[in-house]
Amino acid sequence: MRRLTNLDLKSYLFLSCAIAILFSAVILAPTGHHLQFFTRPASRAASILAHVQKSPHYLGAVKNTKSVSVGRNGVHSTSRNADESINSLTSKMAYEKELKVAQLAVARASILTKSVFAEKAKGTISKEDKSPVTIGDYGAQALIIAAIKHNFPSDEVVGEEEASSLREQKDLSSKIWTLVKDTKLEDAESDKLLGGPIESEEKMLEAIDAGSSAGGNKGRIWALDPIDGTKGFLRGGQYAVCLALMVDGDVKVGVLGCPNLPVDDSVALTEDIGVAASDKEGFGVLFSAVQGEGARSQPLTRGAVSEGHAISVKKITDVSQAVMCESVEPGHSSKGDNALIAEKLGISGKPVQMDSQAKYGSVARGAGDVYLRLPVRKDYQEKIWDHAAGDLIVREAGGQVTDIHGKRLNFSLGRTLDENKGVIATPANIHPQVLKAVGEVLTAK
Ligand SMILES: Nc1ncnc2c1ncn2[C@@H]1O[C@H](COP(=O)(O)O)[C@@H](OP(=O)(O)O)[C@H]1O
Ligand SMILES: [Mg+2]
Repeated sequence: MRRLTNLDLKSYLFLSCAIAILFSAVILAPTGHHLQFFTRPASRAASILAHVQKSPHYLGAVKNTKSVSVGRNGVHSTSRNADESINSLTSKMAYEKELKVAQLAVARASILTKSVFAEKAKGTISKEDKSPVTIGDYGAQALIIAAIKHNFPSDEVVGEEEASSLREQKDLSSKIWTLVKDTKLEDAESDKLLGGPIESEEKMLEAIDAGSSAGGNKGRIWALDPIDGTKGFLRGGQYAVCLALMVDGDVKVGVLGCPNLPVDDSVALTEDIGVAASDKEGFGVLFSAVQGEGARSQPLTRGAVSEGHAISVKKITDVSQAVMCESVEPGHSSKGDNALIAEKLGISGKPVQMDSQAKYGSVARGAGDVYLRLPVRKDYQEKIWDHAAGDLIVREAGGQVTDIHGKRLNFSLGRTLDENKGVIATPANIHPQVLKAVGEVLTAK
């Protein structure tokens, strides 16, 4: 009787396996997924599975995706090979919600900053008045942190601003509150995903103060710069709303809202970059990237976000043709060194000056090519929120980003990039050449 049961069990197992194989061959054949899985080296498949299962958002199933990808090497592909496909699927699955929340939160905050920017442009707020930055910064930080905390309550945030001084300036606080409570996405579903409006002025102050994480190499931490390029914002130029998610110190998701850049990725950078006018498509551009997924762009709008489209750095065969970009502020990056480096590389075109991480976005979409940030002050430590999103977006678009010594930016050390000096962001293939020129110029000093 006992032997008979074991036999039955074996037959049952054999039959189940046969049905599973048959199912895989017949049902999955058209998608090609089973082939990808079986042809993949076992170790790679195991590491992918481990990666997925480690994710706190592991759902236990793989979804299909139809995006066009740009791999780390900058190669475009409309039909991905097996490795790209599985990488893409696992990352997308792991950070799909984080990406959506980040994109929508940045878009909502961009609406707020753009309205302050427009008031300033109309002359309602004077040029000398520093308050537009303050209002925009605090308001954008409150909206973004509230959205993060609504969706991921135990995540930490490293935000540039804190509300202590605001609590003493009641007038300013209530001005910001007026703006914050009236800013929402026009797509009700999207606004609801962000948790809807903040309940009260006090909750707004609490949200701002929730950006006080010390950063580090453990857990899920968001790096937020609500208005990067403060000076650009004030002078009516470029600025960016920047948000990145780090997991154990590694940047996984990066989003940049650039409300004053042209929507069209193919518009080349020129010296008088100016401010792109809003049109029916949108009011600027929203860049985003997920590690291993490539980088994408789409118009910044007041509604829902879309999948956007893949972007990539420009293919440069002759470095002398590269377009350089640098900070407007002379104190942020050494223009003299940049000029010497350009000369060494044979670049005769003038560098395009623009504020904020809009420079990273421009390199990522091939509008600019070489972003140099050579330190002016030896003691200055770059802040993680000034680089985390841009670094990922450029690398995912086929670029390389290092400091002036060729080291990758290390976001795991706290609120600042303690181990790095300066930044070099370029298409990956010309990075060694640019790094060499930087080294020669700096050692000759
Ligand atoms: N001496 C310095 N060297 C490099 N960066 C500096 C700096 N002083 C300030 N910054 C940073 O430069 C950022 C702007 O970068 P850019 O020059 O590319 O526009 C500022 O961000 P905020 O504008 O958010 O304060 C600020 O954090
Ligand atoms: Mg900044």
